[in-house]
Amino acid sequence: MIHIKELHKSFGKNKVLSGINLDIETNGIFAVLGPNGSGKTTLIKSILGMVLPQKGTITVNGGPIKKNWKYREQIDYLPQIANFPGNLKVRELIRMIQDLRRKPSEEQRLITLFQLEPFMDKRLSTLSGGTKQKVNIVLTFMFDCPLIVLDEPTTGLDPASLIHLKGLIREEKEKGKTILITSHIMQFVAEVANTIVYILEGKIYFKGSIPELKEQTRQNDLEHAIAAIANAKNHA
Ligand SMILES: Nc1ncnc2c1ncn2[C@@H]1O[C@H](COP(=O)(O)OP(=O)(O)OP(=O)(O)O)[C@@H](O)[C@H]1O
Repeated sequence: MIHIKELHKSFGKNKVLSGINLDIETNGIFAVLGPNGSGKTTLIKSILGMVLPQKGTITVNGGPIKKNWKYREQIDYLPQIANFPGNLKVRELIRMIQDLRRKPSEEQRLITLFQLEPFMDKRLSTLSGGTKQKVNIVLTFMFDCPLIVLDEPTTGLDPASLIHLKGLIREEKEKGKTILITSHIMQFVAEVANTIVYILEGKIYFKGSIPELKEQTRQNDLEHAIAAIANAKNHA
């Protein structure tokens, strides 16, 4: 589904991605992990065409993404920070995104699932962080795209909403979709991800299953496996 070859991205003198090679196969839940500032969001935004790399190629569904915006219609994206105008009401925002994307959408089930009815006529600026995140999750999952990209989807969610989010992610995977997730919450990653992609020093340091990562690092759980990589690098 996604093929990335020799991707390089710097911001001024800051080399963030320095030769990323990565294949994301169709149907699976891929967790993109790495230390703070390692380039996870930069990689995701490169796939979405929101960051322009200096070198390298990205193909999505067989076609190069350069100068081709059409592929983005096939992607549902939850950004790490969504900045919508604060004076918009939740109902207005949902309608605005529907108008922009001009695709069939199934928002009512999600509004009910996340108990957002009481907030539909509230302005975004008056909502709590967690409620805003639930609205963003509705905006992401209300369409039916084959590729879903979630940047830190658990931010601010209470336990009940987190359970609903995990259920949604698994449902979408069952439909044969490809889901790319970044998260620092290892328990969440361990519960949902099939494949771990770990970025370190601008390159893909590891790609494989959680059992493979645990075996490679000789650790019993994902959190310690990830910490072991960081420690090994710090002492190298
Ligand atoms: N638009 C930009 N202009 C300049 N520097 C940027 C820009 N976007 C990202 N960076 C820098 O690129 C590096 C990687 O940032 P990125 O947000 O991709 O990391 P991340 O792995 O997603 O981090 P985190 O885990 O903290 O969310 C950081 O040093 C960041 O400061």
